[in-house]
Amino acid sequence: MIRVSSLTKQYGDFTAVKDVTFTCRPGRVTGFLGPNGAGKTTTMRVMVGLTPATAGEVTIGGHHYRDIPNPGRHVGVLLDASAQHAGRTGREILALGAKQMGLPAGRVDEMLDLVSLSDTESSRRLRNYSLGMRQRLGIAHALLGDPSVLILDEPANGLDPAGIRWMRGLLKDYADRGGTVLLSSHLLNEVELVADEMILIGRGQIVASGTKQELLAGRSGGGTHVTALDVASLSSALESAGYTVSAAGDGLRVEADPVQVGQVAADKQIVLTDLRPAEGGLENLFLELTADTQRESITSEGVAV
Ligand SMILES: Nc1ncnc2c1ncn2[C@@H]1O[C@H](COP(=O)(O)OP(=O)(O)OP(=O)(O)O)[C@@H](O)[C@H]1O
Repeated sequence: MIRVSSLTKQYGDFTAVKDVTFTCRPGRVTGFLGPNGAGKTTTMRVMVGLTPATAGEVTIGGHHYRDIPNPGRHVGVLLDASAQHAGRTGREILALGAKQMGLPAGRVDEMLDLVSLSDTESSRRLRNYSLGMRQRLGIAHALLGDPSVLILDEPANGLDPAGIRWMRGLLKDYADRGGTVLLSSHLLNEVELVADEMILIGRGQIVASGTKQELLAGRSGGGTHVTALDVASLSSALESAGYTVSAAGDGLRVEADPVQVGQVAADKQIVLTDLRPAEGGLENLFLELTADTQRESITSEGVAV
């Protein structure tokens, strides 16, 4: 369990994090989302004792990070995948970590295997690693001590789509086995599929938190995407029922809930081939909640650069 209590961090006159409170529970993946400069990295740095808090505190399993003996055995951390010595090979970096934590040398091969770094790759120096390879090595390093808590800052950065999917599976499995995961991102779609809970931060302050369902609950106007064998009949049935309908791809976008759309289709015995909340509900929420912290202006259609 990670507990962040009324955390504030100031750099001179500038408040990077202001009165932030949240918890990350075992068995759950918590996504920490916010635009560039929102305060995610600062919060995580305080968590692991790299930056002192101005006020408030963070505990992990009830302890301050600095008081945890052999912390790598309890808390796996990936803050900056390039922070390791650039002249060392990937294997050397893991071997050093294993030694520091008092782990058997065999653990290094297990971790290299887990993150799919080949023998050739693990023998290269870090300075010659691609960004994605650095991230894989960073994840291996975080998992080395078999910790029960993972704190990962933008771990998907630089991973290709297959790598992102792989990481999602890894984090889900880890949480299913009882682990606590906090992962940050400035990209909603990177965390949306893996996070059980989401904390949204903008300009150093929490602007919303909860499960995806909780965040979207009570939000009207999300709309529905629907397709049917007979789209034309469905369109006129929905319009007759008083709903606003527009063409969207091979189906329709309807200003109504999926249940209302499904009901009209059922009444008219129209066969549906797809029925779901229109995409962008959560993305729009994210953009709206952090609108005053975005560098680009937001329109109802999304981001206008
Ligand atoms: N050492 C520092 N001195 C002064 N300001 C700092 C320092 N570290 C961070 N900041 C500022 O604090 C704010 C929050 O930065 P932080 O790195 O925590 O954001 P972030 O949410 O991780 O952003 P990103 O998604 O771009 O990584 C930024 O305005 C940043 O410039």
